[in-house]
Amino acid sequence: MASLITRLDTTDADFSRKLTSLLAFEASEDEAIDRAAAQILASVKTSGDTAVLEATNRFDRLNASSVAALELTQEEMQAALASLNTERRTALETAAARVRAYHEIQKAECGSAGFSYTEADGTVLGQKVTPLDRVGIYVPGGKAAYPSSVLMNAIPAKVAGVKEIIMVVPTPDGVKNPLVLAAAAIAGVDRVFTIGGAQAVGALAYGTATIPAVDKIVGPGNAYVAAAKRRVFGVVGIDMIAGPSEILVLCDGTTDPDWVAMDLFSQAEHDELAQSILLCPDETYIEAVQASIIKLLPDMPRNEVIRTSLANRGALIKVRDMDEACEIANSIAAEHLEISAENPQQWAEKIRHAGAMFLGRYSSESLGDYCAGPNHVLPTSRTARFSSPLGVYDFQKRSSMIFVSEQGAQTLGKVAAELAYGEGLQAHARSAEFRLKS
Ligand SMILES: NC(=O)c1ccc[n+]([C@@H]2O[C@H](COP(=O)([O-])OP(=O)(O)OC[C@H]3O[C@@H](n4cnc5c(N)ncnc54)[C@H](O)[C@@H]3O)[C@@H](O)[C@H]2O)c1
Ligand SMILES: N[C@H](CO)Cc1c[nH]c[nH+]1
Ligand SMILES: [Zn+2]
Repeated sequence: MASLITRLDTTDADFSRKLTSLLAFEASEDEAIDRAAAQILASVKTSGDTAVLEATNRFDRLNASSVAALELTQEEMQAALASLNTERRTALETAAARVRAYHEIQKAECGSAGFSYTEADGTVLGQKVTPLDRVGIYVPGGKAAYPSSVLMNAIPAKVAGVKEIIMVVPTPDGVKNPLVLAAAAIAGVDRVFTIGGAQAVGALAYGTATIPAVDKIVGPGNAYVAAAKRRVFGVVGIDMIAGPSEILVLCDGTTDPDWVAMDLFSQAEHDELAQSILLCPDETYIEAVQASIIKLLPDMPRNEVIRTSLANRGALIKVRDMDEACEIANSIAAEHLEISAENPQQWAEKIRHAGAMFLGRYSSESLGDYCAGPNHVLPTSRTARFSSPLGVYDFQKRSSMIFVSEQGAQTLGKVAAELAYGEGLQAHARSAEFRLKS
């Protein structure tokens, strides 16, 4: 069972090299996927609906006669909502309400109102915030269905004031998940197409006769989706390039080891490429977590996925102390960081890079995936060093506002003209000078 999960110690001479290789991806596979995504995008760009239909029938094993036949009606979504049992429906509505409440507060607190200020000569400067007109949300559906991702993508768009939300979700073998459809109804999605992969990203970016082009595409997906999003950036906006899920647990050895083992499983079960890592200063506790993994794994329905993920990309790492754990956590910059410790706040203060932090032993990452309120679409693959969770701000853009008074033009005109002559741009200079009073 020793090969179940890698064991590392920061005092090992080659620890840095081992950690780097654990965090790295298989680049050759990425290149093949990128080539396949590029070909699919090119065919969607030139052949529109025909290419989308062909790829969807091929990859999702469907027999649809047109792209129009792949659109769901509002009636279908309402019927799916009505078909849920009371417990499921209440859970979905509770999650939606909590996600909405969080993003409403985010909207109020994150500068959505814009700003302006007036200078002594009457010149007014500021910034106007405008919601995007039309966005596409990608909801993954290849290996599992994600109603929670419908809520996490659509609700902040709605809160931001986006006029039209187009959702795409693949339905392999034609199986439609009622909870996904119900979530779309609750979140107020305008149109849903049952397409996925690079062909869905291409359709949303370029538009087809049936699918309208959008201004921005958001949402996670597999490597084909990620490669396609990277390639259409510039034609449309994108939120981020999301990789496989990750969890990093930073534990002082005081949490029930079964809880920590299950938290590691919770992200490992998403994908064979998902990454689950524990950092802890207590060797005996690490042994206890390993024993819990061995005990709990056989009963997990997705134990093969978890086993592969833990064996290839997981690790239990012994650190010198919690300060060193924080340093390593900052270099890993994980999507999810659980600080499962007494007084978690003292360690959270030392963390600069993490998509989301879960503080204390009762804050399991799984609560954030569904219903705590903050968004579960988060930066992965160390991109938390420079990017943020999906939020209302992703569905807004900003315009600078400049009103120069007649008096202001006298001062600014001289400054601008001087600099324009310095740059050799005569028309710029004269344009400013025309407004000067003799
Ligand atoms: N970050 C998040 O918030 C979050 C949330 C949910 C899921 N996820 C992740 O999203 C991913 C979802 O992946 P998925 O595969 O289940 O669904 P997906 O919808 O991303 O991909 C399915 C599509 O991939 C395309 N595809 C599959 N094989 C192909 C091939 N050989 N060539 C070309 N296209 C092909 C098909 O068109 C198919 O419809 C997982 O990695 C999961 O962990 C992330
Ligand atoms: N953990 C995923 C993001 O990495 C989100 C999710 C959806 N459902 C369950 N989990
Ligand atoms: Zn999850």
